[in-house]
Amino acid sequence: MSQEMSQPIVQFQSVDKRFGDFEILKGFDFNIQRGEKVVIIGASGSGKSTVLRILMTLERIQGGEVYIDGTPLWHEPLPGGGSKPAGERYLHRMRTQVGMVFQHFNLFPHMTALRNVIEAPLRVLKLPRAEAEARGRALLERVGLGDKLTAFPAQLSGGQQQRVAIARALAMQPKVMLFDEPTSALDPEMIGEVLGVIRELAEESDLTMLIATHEMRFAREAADRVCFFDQGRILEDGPPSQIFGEPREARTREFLARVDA
Ligand SMILES: Nc1ncnc2c1ncn2[C@@H]1O[C@H](COP(=O)(O)OP(=O)(O)OP(=O)(O)O)[C@@H](O)[C@H]1O
Repeated sequence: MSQEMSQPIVQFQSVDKRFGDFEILKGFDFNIQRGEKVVIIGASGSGKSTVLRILMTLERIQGGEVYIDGTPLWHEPLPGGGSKPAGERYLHRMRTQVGMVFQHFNLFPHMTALRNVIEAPLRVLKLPRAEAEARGRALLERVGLGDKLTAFPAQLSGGQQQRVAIARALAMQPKVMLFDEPTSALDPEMIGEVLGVIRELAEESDLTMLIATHEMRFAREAADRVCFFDQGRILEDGPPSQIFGEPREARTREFLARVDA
């Protein structure tokens, strides 16, 4: 394997993250390989969202560095060598390489489904309109919404809105897709359709995906690797068959028993 191929697409290197006096991440290391589908599980407050939010540049870090495809996120390289703390424009550029699907879909209410999906490709990537529309149509079809191109968010169910949000994130052709509890704001009957779309993406695409969820069955079925978070650390990390079938750590076993997995 060449050097480039073996370089992780996402790399947390000795990251420290504090909220005031509370240090949730301390010397945190975490690598994701290109194309890997990683699901993170763990109790509420264990740091799952924090890790995703750092990658999305919604949270700053106090120490260490995060690399996306080998490029530092928080230290902006200077042309003559060296680096400075990342500025807003640099962060914006880095952010466009990361797709994020949140718990709440946050679609633009005054835009149709198609317009929601193509807005960023038009404005940020400056794609020609015809190309952006073709991409948007194809993606909405892919998430099962080919017949809802002109619907407004208020005319769509929560599950449909979340599927538009997935298409919207994919439209930027990100290097990594992040999902932060993508079904926890949905009514129970809509969870399956959204998890189904994400599982299909995991099975059929070479996208790199990082998904925080409380849906253990989904984790079993969709993940290449499951990471159990405990108090800001990855306590245990392995294929779903190992984490669910033969968890090594007592705290993993307790967590899985508690969530009935
Ligand atoms: N803005 C903030 N200010 C202070 N503390 C915070 C902030 N954001 C997160 N925390 C704390 O950091 C810890 C990790 O939170 P995080 O949201 O990453 O957990 P989580 O594993 O995603 O939980 P959940 O499953 O409930 O989303 C928690 O103790 C939380 O209270």
